[in-house]
Amino acid sequence: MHQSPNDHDRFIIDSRKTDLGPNSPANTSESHHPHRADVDHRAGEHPTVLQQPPGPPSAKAHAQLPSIAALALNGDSDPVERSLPDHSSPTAATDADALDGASCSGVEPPHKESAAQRKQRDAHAYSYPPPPAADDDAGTLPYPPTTPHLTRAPIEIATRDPALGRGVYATSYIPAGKVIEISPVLVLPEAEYKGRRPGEHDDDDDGTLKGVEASQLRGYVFTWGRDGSMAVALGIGSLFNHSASPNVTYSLDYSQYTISYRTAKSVRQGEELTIFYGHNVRFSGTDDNGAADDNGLAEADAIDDGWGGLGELDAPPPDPETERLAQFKDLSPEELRVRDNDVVPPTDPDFHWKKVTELLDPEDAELTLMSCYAIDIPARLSSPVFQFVRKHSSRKFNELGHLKRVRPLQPRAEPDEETGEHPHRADPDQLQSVLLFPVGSAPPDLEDLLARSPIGKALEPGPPPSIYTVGVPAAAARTDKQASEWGQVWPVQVVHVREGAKAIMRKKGWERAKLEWVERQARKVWERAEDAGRRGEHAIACRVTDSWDASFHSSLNQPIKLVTAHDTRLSTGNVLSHAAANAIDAVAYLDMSGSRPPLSYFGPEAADPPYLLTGLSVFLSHEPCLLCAMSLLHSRIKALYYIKRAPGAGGAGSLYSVHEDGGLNHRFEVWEWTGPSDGGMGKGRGEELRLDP
Ligand SMILES: C[S@@+](CC[C@H](N)C(=O)[O-])C[C@H]1O[C@@H](n2cnc3c(N)ncnc32)[C@H](O)[C@@H]1O
Repeated sequence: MHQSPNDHDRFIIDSRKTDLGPNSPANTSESHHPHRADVDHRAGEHPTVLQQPPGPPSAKAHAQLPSIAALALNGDSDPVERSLPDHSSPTAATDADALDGASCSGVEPPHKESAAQRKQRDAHAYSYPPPPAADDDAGTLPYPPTTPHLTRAPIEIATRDPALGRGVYATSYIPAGKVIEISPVLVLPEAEYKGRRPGEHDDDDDGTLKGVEASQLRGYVFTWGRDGSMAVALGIGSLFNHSASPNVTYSLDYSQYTISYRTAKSVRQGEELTIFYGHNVRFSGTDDNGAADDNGLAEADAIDDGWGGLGELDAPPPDPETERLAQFKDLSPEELRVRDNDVVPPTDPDFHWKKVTELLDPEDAELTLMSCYAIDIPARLSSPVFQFVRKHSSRKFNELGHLKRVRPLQPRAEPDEETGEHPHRADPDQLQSVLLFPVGSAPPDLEDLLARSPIGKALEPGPPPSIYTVGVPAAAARTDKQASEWGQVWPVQVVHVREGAKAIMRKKGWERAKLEWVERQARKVWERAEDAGRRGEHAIACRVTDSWDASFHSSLNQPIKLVTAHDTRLSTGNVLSHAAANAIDAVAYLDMSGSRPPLSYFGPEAADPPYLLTGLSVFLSHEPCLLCAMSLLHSRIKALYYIKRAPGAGGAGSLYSVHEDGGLNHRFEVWEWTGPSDGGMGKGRGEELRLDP
C-alpha cells in the first residue's frame, strides 16, 4: 500500500501478479517506484505520473504545523474537501479553519523537477536522518524526545472483505472531526528502503526490487519528505484501506514524526474507516478492462481530468468567501472605506441585533433618592461643619461626592438695584442646609458628637442644630437638563457622558462592514449547529473569533476565526460537553500546542497568547446556560452574539445576566439575533434545544 501524504503523489499498487493476498510482498506492482519523481515507464498500464513527492516543510511551515492534540478538538469539517489536501485554497488557513489550514501549510505544492534540479536538491535539501557524526553512537535515532500518540477511538481491526485484507472499522458512531489515531512513524532513508549498497546511486537501479522495497512493507509505506525517504505508520495507521471517497483524513507532522488521522465525516457503527492513498492507485480486484471494483478506483482512472477522475467527484463548491470579496473588487480603497464605515443604526431594517442588557442608559435614568442627615446652620459655620464631616466619616471615599454639600435656605441676596452687581459676600448669618452623612454610614452617636463639636460650641448658649433626614439624588446628573430638574431636590453635579460610552449606551449602531461580518459569523455557527443536529448531536454550536476593531478591520481584512465546536453531550456521554465548553477547550489546546493564529487584536508580534479568550468574540447558536455564560466570563471574552434565547435556562439574559453582574470581575456585551428565522437562522433543528443535562 501507499499512503500518500498528498494526492499528487501517485502510484500503482497492483497485485495481479500474485495470488498470495493483498498484503503479500508480491502483491504490489514490480515496476512501481513510489518515490521516483519522474517515472512513467509501464506500457499498457494506467498512467503513472509519479509526481514529485511533497517537500519537507520549511522552518516556517514547521512552526505552523498544528499540534496533533489541537486537531482533536477542532471540529470544523467539510467532509471530502478536507480528506484531500487542498493546495488550491489560499483561504484555507484563515477563515475556513485555522487548524486545518495550518495542517496543509506544511506541504508544498507539487512541481515537475528536472534531473539537474533533483541533483541540486539532493545536495542541499532536507535529509532524514541527518548523517551521523563520526563518533555517533550507532543506533541512536534522532526522533524527538517525546512523541504524541493517541488511540482512543471506538475502532476495531477486522477482515470483512477478503479482497481488502484487514481494515479499520467503527465499533460505534464516531462524529466528524475526531482524531482517531496518532501514529508515530518509522522513517526509512531512501538507500535503506531501496536496499542500495554504499556508493550505489539510483542510476544504478536495474529495476529489481531490493531492500525494504522488496518486502511486504512496500504495501505500507508512504513518502516522507522530499529526499526519497519512506515512512511506515507504527500503529493503526498502517491498517486503513483506501477509498476514493474516504471518511478519514490524515496529516503528517514532520517535526513530531507522527501521522494523525481524523474523521472527515461522521461514521456509523460497523462502517469501515478509509483514507485516500492518492489518485490513480489500483489494487488487485480491478479486471483487465479496468472495470470498476467497489472502491471506485477504476472509475476514477477512466476519467482523465488530471485528478484521476476525483476532481469531478470532489469539485469544491463555489467558495463563498471568493464570491463575497468579488463584490468589492470595483471599489477604490476610499470608496470601500466610506462604505465599510457607514454606521448602520439599530433602527435600520438591516440591523438584526438587540443588545441584551438590563442596564439603563443613564441618559434615560429617572431620579432616584438616597437618605442623608442634614442640619441648617448659619453660613459662617460651613467650614467647621466640613471639618466635622471629614473627621467622622467612616468611608474612605466620599459617598456624597456627586452632590453639592450646601443648599441655601433663603434665596440669595438680589443684585444691587443701582449697580446691578451681586453682593460679593454672602450674609454670614444667612441660614443654609448642609449635608452630613448618608443615613447608612453616619456615626451612631451623631447628635452627641455634634453637640460637643466646635459647631455646637459656637452656637452656645443656644441649642445645637437639630439633625433631620433629607432625600437627595443618588447619582450624578448626566445632562444639564437632569441637573436642573434634580437640583430642585438638592443641588447635584453633572458628569457628562463620554462620547464613546454614549455610542454604546445609545446603541448607535455598527459600521456596515462589522454588521455584515457579525451576521456572517452567526450564519456559520448556525449552519454548524444544524450539521451537529444531523449527526445526532444536540444542534448547538459555538464559534470563537477575533473581535472587530473598526480601526483595523474592513470588508477585506476580517477578524480571524480560531475555532468552531459543537455540543457533544450525546456522543461523549459527558453532560458538560456543551458547545461553549468545547470551544474554550479547543482554544486552550491551540495555546498548549502553540497553534493559535496571530491575532490582529493583539498584534502578530505579541509574544504569548493572551489568557484563554481574552478580548475575543463568541458566536453561539443558543444563549449559553448559566455554566457556559460563567465560563465565557471567566475566559474574559469581549462580546457574545447568540441567535436563539434559552428561556428558563440561559445565563445571558433569560434566567440571569452573568455578563453584567456587578459582583463579578469582568463584563462583556451580549447581542441577540432579532432577524427573520424563516428558512434561516433560528429555524430547524436548533429549535429542539435541550440545555439541561
Ligand atoms: C496499508 S495496507 C492496509 C491494510 C491491509 N488491508 C492489511 O490487511 O494489512 C494496504 C494494502 O491493503 C490493500 N488495500 C487497501 N485498500 C484497498 C482497496 N481499496 N482495494 C483493494 N485492496 C486494498 C492492498 O493490498 C494494499 O497494499
